[in-house]
Amino acid sequence: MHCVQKITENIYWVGGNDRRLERFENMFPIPNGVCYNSYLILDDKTCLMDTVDTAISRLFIDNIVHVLNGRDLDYLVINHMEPDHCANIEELVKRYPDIKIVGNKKTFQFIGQFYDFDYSMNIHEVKDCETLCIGKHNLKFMTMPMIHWPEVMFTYEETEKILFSADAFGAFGAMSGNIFADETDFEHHYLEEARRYYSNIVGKYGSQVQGALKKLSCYDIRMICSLHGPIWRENLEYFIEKYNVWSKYEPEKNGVVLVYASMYGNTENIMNVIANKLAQKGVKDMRMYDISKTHPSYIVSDIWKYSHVIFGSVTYNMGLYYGMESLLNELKALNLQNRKVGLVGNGTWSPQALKVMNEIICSMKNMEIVGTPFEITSSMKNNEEEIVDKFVEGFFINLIGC
Ligand SMILES: Cc1cc2nc3c(=O)[nH]c(=O)nc-3n(C[C@H](O)[C@H](O)[C@H](O)COP(=O)(O)O)c2cc1C
Repeated sequence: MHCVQKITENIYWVGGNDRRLERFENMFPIPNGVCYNSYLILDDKTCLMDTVDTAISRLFIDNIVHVLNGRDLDYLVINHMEPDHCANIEELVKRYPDIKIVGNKKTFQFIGQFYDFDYSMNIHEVKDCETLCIGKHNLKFMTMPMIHWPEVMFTYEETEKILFSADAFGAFGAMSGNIFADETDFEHHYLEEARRYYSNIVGKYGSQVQGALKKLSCYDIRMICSLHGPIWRENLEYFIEKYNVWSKYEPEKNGVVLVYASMYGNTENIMNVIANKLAQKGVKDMRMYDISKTHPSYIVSDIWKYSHVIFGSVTYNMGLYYGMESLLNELKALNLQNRKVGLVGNGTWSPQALKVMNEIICSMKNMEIVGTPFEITSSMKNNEEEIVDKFVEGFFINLIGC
C-alpha cells in the first residue's frame, strides 16, 4: 500500500525507508537504516524530484500512482545520478512515455553509462540557473559539481522557497513516520549519523560545499528537502551552520578522540593510561576506539567533531598496522585539516609506527603534532611513567589553550 506524506499543499514526500540494508554503498554500517527521499509536485504539470533505490521500488511506484491519481507524470528532475536515487528511471519512462527527464549534460551522460534503454525522446537538458515553470511552481536548477558527484544539481522552487538539495544536508537513519527534523529529537537521533554521513561521504569536498553555501546565501530558503534524512522546515540555520563548520574542517568541540591499533594489549594499555591521566586533569567526554573493533566511519565522524586526537599503533612488517594505516590514509583522502594530534608508537625489534604515522599526519593540511610523541618497545614499564606524563602534560596544555 502507498505510504506518502504531504509536505506542503501540493507537494508530497513519496520516498521510503530501508532498515534491512547492512551497509550503505556496501561500506558504511547503517544500524538505524536509511531513507530514500523523493518528492512529487502537483501543479499544471506534475514533477517528480529524483527517484529511489531498487530496495523500495515497488512502494515508490505505488506512492506515485496514488498521488498522481490518474494524472500523467510530466517531468522527472534528476538532481543526482547515483543509483540509490535512480533505480526507477526506466520504469517511469515505460509508464509515462511522454515524461521529460530534466538534467544537465553530465546527468544524461551518466544515465547512458548506467542504463541501457532509449530515453532519447525524453531529454530536457538544462544549464546552470535555468528555470522551468510548471504552473504556480517555478524550478530553478543550480549545478553543484562534486557535492558529491560531478553531475549534482540543487533545485530551488521559487514560489514555496524549497531547496531540493540532492545528497547535501542528508543523514543516515530511516525515518519513523516523522519526516520533518522538527518532529524528531534530531540532536539525539540523527545528528551523529548526519555527521558520519557528511564526513565520510561528502567530507572530501569541503571547498565545493563552502561554494554552495555561498551561492545559497542569496536565496530565501524556507525548506530543505534532501535525498536522505529528515526534511528541514524550522531552524534551518542550525543545520546549515553545521555544514558550514564541517566543510571548513573546523572542530565542533574541544575534546579528545583516542584511537589505537594493538595486538597483545600493550599499546591499548598506554592509551588507557593516557586517557586516565587526562581524565584526572579534568578532561571530559573523551572517546576511545580500537581500530580493529569499530568501523572506521564512526572514528572518522568523531575526529571530524573533536579538536584533538591521539593515535597509538604497533609496528607491523616494518610499517603500520593495516587498520591504522588505512584510517590515516582515509582521513588524508577526506582532506581532514586543523586538528591537534598526539602520537604513540610501539614495536619490538625495529619500531616504525611513530615514524610512519608522523609522516602521514605531517603530509596533511594544518595538522599540528602536540605533546611529545613517544615510542614503546613492546610494553611500557612502571619506571617509564615519566615519558607518558611528559606527553600528557604537553597535550593537556595545548588542549586547554584551545
Ligand atoms: C606480523 C607481525 C609483524 C610485526 N612487525 C614488526 C616490525 O616490523 N617491527 C617491530 O618492531 N615489531 C613488529 N611486530 C611486533 C609488534 O609491533 C609488537 O610486538 C608490539 O610491540 C606489541 O604491541 P601490542 O601489545 O600493543 O600488540 C610485529 C608483530 C607481528 C605480529
